[in-house]
Amino acid sequence: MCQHIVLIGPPGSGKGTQARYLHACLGHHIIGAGDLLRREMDAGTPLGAIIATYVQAGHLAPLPILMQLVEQEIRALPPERGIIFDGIPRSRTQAAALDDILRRYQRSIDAAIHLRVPDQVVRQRLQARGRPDDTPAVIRERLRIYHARRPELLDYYRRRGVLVEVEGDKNATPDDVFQRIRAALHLTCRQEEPDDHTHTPA
Ligand SMILES: Nc1ncnc2c1ncn2[C@@H]1O[C@H](COP(=O)(O)OP(=O)(O)O)[C@@H](O)[C@H]1O
Repeated sequence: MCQHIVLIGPPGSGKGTQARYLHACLGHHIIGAGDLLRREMDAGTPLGAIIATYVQAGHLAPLPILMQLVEQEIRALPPERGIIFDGIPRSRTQAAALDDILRRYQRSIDAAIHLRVPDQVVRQRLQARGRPDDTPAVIRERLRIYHARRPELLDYYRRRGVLVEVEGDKNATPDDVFQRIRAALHLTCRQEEPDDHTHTPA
C-alpha cells in the first residue's frame, strides 16, 4: 500500500505535476510545501511576511514554521486518507521532523520517489514558468540548496528501503514519467470518479 508518498526532485522537476497524477490515481490529499507557504504569504499574515523573506531569496523557510503548517494540514485529514508530499522534505532534518509528526498520527512514509531531471532541463522550465522567484539568481540558489541537501535526503529514505528512482529526462512527457512511477510502485489506480472531497479511499 502506498498511503504516504514523498516526491523528491529539483525545482522544476515536475513534482507538482506528478503529485496531481498520483492524486487522480489514488485520491490522496496533496500537501505541497511551496503552496502551503505561498498561501500564508498571500494571506498577508505576520508569518507570511517572514516566509516571504526566505522564498524571495530562494532559501528554505524555517523548519518550525513549515512543520506547523504541515501539521495543521495533517490534523484536518480523516485518518484513512493517504497523503502525497510535494516539496517536503527537502533535507534530512525535515525528513526526520516529518516522520515525527506522521508518527503522532499513526502514519508513515511508504515510498520516496526521486525524480531525476538534469539541471539544464529544469533551468529552462523554471525560466519559462516565470514565477516571481524564478529569476536566474534565485533559481541558481534553489538548485544549489537542492544539490547540497539531496545526498543526505536520498540516503535517509534509501536506508528505510523506500527510495524509488525515476528518470524524468527531457524527452519524457509527464505521462511517461507517471507510467514509470506507476510501474515502480505497482500502483493500481482507482476507478475514475468525480473529485468529491468527502470521498476517502481506503
Ligand atoms: N520543504 C521546504 N522547506 C522550506 N522551504 C520550502 C520548502 N519547500 C518550498 N520552500 C520554499 O518555497 C519556495 C518555492 O518552492 P516550490 O513552490 O516547491 O517551488 P520549486 O520546487 O520550484 O522550488 C522555495 O524556493 C523555498 O523558499
